[in-house]
Amino acid sequence: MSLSSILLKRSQLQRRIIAAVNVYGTRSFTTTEGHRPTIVHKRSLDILHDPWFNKGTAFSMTERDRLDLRGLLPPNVMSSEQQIERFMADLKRLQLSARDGPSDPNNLAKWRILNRLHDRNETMYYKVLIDNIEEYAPVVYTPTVGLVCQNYSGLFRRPRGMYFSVEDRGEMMSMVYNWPADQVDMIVVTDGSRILGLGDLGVQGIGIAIGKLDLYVAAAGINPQRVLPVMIDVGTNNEKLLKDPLYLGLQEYRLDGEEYLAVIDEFMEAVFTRWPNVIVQFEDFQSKWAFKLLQRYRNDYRMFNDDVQGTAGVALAGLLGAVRAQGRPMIDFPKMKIVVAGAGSAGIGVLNAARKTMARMLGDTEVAFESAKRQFWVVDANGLLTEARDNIDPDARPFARNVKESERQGLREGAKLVEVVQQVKPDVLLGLSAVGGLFSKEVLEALKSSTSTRPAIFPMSNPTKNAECTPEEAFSIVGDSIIFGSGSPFANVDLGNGHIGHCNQANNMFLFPGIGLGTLLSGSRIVSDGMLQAAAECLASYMTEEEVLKGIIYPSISRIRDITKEVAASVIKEAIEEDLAEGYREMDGRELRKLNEEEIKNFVMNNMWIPEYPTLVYKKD
Ligand SMILES: NC(=O)c1ccc[n+]([C@@H]2O[C@H](COP(=O)([O-])OP(=O)(O)OC[C@H]3O[C@@H](n4cnc5c(N)ncnc54)[C@H](O)[C@@H]3O)[C@@H](O)[C@H]2O)c1
Ligand SMILES: O=C(O)C[C@H](O)C(=O)O
Ligand SMILES: [Mg+2]
Repeated sequence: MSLSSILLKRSQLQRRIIAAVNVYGTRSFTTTEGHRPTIVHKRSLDILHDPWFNKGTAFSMTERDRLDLRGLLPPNVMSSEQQIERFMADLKRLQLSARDGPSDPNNLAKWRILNRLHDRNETMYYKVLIDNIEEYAPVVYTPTVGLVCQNYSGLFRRPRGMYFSVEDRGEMMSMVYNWPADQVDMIVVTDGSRILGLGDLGVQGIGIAIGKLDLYVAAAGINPQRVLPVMIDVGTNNEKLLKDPLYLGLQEYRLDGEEYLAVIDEFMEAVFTRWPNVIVQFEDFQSKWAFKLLQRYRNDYRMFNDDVQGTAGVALAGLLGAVRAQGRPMIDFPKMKIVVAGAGSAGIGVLNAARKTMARMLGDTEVAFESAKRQFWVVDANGLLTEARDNIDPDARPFARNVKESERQGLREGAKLVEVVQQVKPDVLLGLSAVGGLFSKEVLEALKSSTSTRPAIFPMSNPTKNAECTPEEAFSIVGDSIIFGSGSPFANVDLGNGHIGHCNQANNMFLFPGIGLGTLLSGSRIVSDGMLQAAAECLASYMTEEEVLKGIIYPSISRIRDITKEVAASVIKEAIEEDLAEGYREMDGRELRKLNEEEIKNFVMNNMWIPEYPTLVYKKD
């Protein structure tokens, strides 16, 4: 045996001794100073193929020896910064040849690159996402996620999340144990029936659940090992998918009625049996089921519907921001005239929340609640909604205008949006119709006669092509002083003379991560109306007076971790006040109640996962 091989053996032996010491946690000789090592039960390729533990070229030489990785990686050990630099260089190369703007077609190619990274190294994926959230949220989330869902059958490589289908009836309770994680904090579930404004995309809707959970990790710091995207495949009514030989889902029409409910019931029972503390976010269910499922489960399970409740809070914050931006006090909100285009799950959610808030400001009486509804004009696919409408959807009925009153205003049942805007001269025009370009030149021209000094325009539909108007159209037609907020991201508009037309992103991403995190950490068994209201109020008051007067009524996405922390803390505070807080892990309900506001925020921050590599040590099972 040569001297060098003896020395090598000795150094290996020393490394094993160090590793053994680390296993028992008595002393840490780690690359990441001061952190305890993580014990792993795999080695070699199993580690490289495990996105959770994989560090790729960043495995140190000692780790490579400990974990039998020597020879399986190129010899150069990279720092995590170098890795990211290399990855970014690749990504930027693509961007250089790309057109500007968030709805760039090359975004799909960027998504592919990011998705491959997600598959091979979760820590690095989330570091890239968090450090560049402004740039890549529009890729992993809205609007590109819409394109991803539309093309999911072609893009599918490695599975992510769980699929429950009609075929699994009776099996779900055992199936949930196929998921490897014993702890799941957040589930986002969809049945794919209304993905953004793109309609029924069937099983391909899993992409939206994955995108929402990416934001849960990036914004709320939910541990990525504890998130679960779920697709419930009850068929599809999309004729194209029903005929597509490459479609990955069930090729039969959607289940309906009691049979449909039985599938969702079974799913809920199964996931809450295995993970009693999980929070389930319902996403992109068609309106027909969104409200019914919410009513069915909200008093018994920790769940909420993002499109109904998250959107309502975000829109409400925007409406209050619009009042402030006019230099008026918040209390003027009940005087606002609001035209809403779209009366689906999102539109109705917004109307209900805004009406309740107005009523509360007016003294919270029955009379106040009744009179508040008169501030809203609802226009759906059939035009202005009045009491003369046949077969009014029960959820929209409270907002149907009185026929006589409408006539006095020069409006009739089914009046066109442009007529409504002309007659009402609203302070706010809000779109949740999924109809791109609905706020046409004529509609925007009509809004010029708004009685407001700063009319607010919210084309909230997604993705980009479904936005009711673009910021360029809004600023150029209605005027420089408008307030603008869209569901999908748009770039600010150059108004000339050094002035900027600010494009706010009015998207529920500013609330759902904080609602989920706040609920988790409070330990509340339900998501109460008060908790949702607290979240909305927190967002509404987040912007400074100076920002609001400039037309900046929502934070930039680069501040999403901070706003999420604030929202989560408000949700926890409200849960404590409502006596719903049972606590989280060692912070039980009693301890939680002792915390002051600052301590609650610290508690939230300390429970947010951050993407850092732990040092790994092998131990046999
Ligand atoms: N920005 C956000 O945070 C956010 C949140 C939720 C939903 N959304 C978007 O809102 C849109 C609607 O979602 P939903 O769940 O309410 O959908 P939905 O299908 O339930 O409702 C759509 C509504 O628009 C109405 N509509 C259709 N054509 C119209 C027209 N020409 N004029 C006026 N109204 C018309 C329909 O009658 C219906 O009431 C989607 O594009 C979705 O992406 C945005
Ligand atoms: O997904 C989004 O970007 C917002 C919202 O949930 C939607 O359905 O459009
Ligand atoms: Mg949605």
